[in-house]
Amino acid sequence: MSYLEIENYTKVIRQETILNHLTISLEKGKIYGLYGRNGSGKTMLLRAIAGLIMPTEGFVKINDQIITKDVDFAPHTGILIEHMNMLSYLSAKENLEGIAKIQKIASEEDIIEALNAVGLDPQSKKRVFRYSLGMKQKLCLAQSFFEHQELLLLDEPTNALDEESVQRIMMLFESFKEEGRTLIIASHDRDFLESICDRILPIKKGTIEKRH
Ligand SMILES: Nc1ncnc2c1ncn2[C@@H]1O[C@H](COP(=O)(O)OP(=O)(O)OP(=O)(O)O)[C@@H](O)[C@H]1O
Repeated sequence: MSYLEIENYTKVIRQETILNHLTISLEKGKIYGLYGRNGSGKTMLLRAIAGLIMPTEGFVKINDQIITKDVDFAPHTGILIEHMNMLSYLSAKENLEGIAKIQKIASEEDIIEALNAVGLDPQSKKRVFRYSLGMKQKLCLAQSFFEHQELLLLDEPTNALDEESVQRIMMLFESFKEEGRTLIIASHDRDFLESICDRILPIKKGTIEKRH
């Protein structure tokens, strides 16, 4: 049995087929790259896996549980999507502390470790509204994994990051894989995907091309 199965997943919004009879099986502990043109369905597929949208047809199954049916959302899953909002009048650490209060999974050490891992200073009092684009991206990225999430759905994780930060993130993702976590990364950066992914999934017009 695969860790994550997507079976005949179709999403139609206002007569437009966004995801088109998409079927694929993914293994645990691997890094997958979603690669495709603007509007090909990468973000929508990540949303489907997370359980943020309902299928028109088909399903996503993780560990034998059907998402949006057996469980509302993908369990133990971290998400990085565009336009995520952090509380701008708080520091990075205060933001993660606020999120940590909901599930009570992450300790203070986990928060500090995650911020260090992405290259942010955990002790900085700087409020998020004073952050650069890249710093905000790092905070959103830290948010996606600091609670030991098993599955990471990452939309353009290297957006706004400088070369050194990209290298750091690559090493971080490798370490996640060694821990047995599964990563699905949507990116336009083919070189990045090729250097880090076990498998690249080319997506075109809402479906994954079979050859791979
Ligand atoms: N909220 C929405 N309502 C209706 N259609 C949408 C919505 N969001 C996206 N779409 C459509 O779904 C299709 C896939 O969009 P998606 O955002 O998944 O593409 P993408 O591959 O992530 O693109 P990009 O590389 O530009 O980020 C596009 O045709 C888009 O217009």
